[in-house]
Amino acid sequence: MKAQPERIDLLLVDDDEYLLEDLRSYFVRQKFRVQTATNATDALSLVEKHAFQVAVFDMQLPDLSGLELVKKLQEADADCQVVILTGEGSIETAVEAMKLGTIDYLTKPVRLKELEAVILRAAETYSLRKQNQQLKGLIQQQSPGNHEIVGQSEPMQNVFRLIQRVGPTDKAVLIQGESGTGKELVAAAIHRSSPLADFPLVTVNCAALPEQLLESEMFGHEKGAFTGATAAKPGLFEVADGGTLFIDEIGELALPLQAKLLRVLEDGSFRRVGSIQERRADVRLIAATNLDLAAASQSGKFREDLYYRLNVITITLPPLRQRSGDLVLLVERFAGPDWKLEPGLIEALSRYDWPGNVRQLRNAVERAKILADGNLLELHNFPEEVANAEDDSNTSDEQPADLGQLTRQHIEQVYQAHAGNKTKAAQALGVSRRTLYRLLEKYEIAHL
Ligand SMILES: Nc1ncnc2c1ncn2[C@@H]1O[C@H](COP(=O)(O)OP(=O)(O)OP(=O)(O)O)[C@@H](O)[C@H]1O
Repeated sequence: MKAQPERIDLLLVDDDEYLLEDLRSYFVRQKFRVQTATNATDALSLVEKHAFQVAVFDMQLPDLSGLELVKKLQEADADCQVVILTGEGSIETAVEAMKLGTIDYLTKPVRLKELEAVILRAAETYSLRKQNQQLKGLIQQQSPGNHEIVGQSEPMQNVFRLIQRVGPTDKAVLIQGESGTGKELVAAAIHRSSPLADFPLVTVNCAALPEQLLESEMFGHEKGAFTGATAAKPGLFEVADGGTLFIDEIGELALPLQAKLLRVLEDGSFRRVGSIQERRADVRLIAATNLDLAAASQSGKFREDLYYRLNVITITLPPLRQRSGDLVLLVERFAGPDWKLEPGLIEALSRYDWPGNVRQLRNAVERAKILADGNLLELHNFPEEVANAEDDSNTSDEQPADLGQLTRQHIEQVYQAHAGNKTKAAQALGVSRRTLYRLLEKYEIAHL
């Protein structure tokens, strides 16, 4: 990962104004974003206002000793990397400063090329530290507390049993279920109960990227493999090596990529885009889909051999409407301990079909919390289609004949209520935009 000067905010501090100007004009020519100060006080006030990746300063400033400045600078911005310049006689102090965490020191007179190399290295350290912090954040997000799967219904108890069985093996797992049923949550639970739990769970969503980008995302590419590939990049299989790769919405994977995936599953080998070099990755695969893969493999949309490889262990998540008893637990969980439920709320909510499953329920509860006056969850603060589900079942004359018709009517109502705004309608239904498109097509609902 090479640091690029145009992305580097550089602070230069020296009381020798001529030297400072030489340094400034050199680094501006090299396209760094440069600010300067001639004393420690000005330098510190710049650091308070602005995030610098690298600060270069002279150890002998008129108003503060070099060591004091290092300390103060680190208090003001712990991420900023410090490089110091010293005269011949003050190397010992420079060594002291290194102990305090400065990244490097150079003795004057400074060779500009050398200083530039040191600054670029310091900027790389800065970005690595940043990335490290992001990864730590990601790992915390994946901690068990945030991912507890709620459910006491019989079908969910079966799911829990299966997770415990398959977790400790290294076998590929296929998770099936409608959108929003918790497939990603189950993938995380399998990963946590596996021996690979200390390694990251790397996720790729096949519906999120067009085919070519997805190929490079999964398998990596070499420099120059396509327009815009300015540097080589490892794919997620390489990133996940030794751990788990979660392939979400695998039913959307294009046929050429299915062939490539089958090969990795068979012998662990693959090639980056634009490369003839065989690479190997030892990855446990968890895949999820909301499509009927068996049907897709019969109709030729999904490779049969890949389906059989993935289908060794399948966990099928039931839709929310089939999890009797779970609704109350989920509503209480999403509401939080400080909230009360209006009497009859759960009965009313269970009359609704929840086509977007737990995700839709979660969104609806969050909305009802925002609209509530006190700490009471009330039905009238739920979306219209949810609150009115009760009325539909009473109007027996107009009641649609079958579930398909009911679903169609519901989707159409929501779509129209949002004036054809697909993003908003998909949110209200708790499904992705792509799923909404599919539903509109399936039920032949005209685009508005
Ligand atoms: N049993 C559950 N207990 C608690 N939260 C749940 C449960 N199931 C789902 N959720 C929550 O519902 C939301 C959707 O879950 P998730 O993303 O795992 O569904 P999904 O099946 O992968 O959806 P999609 O098919 O659209 O990708 C998340 O916020 C998740 O935390």
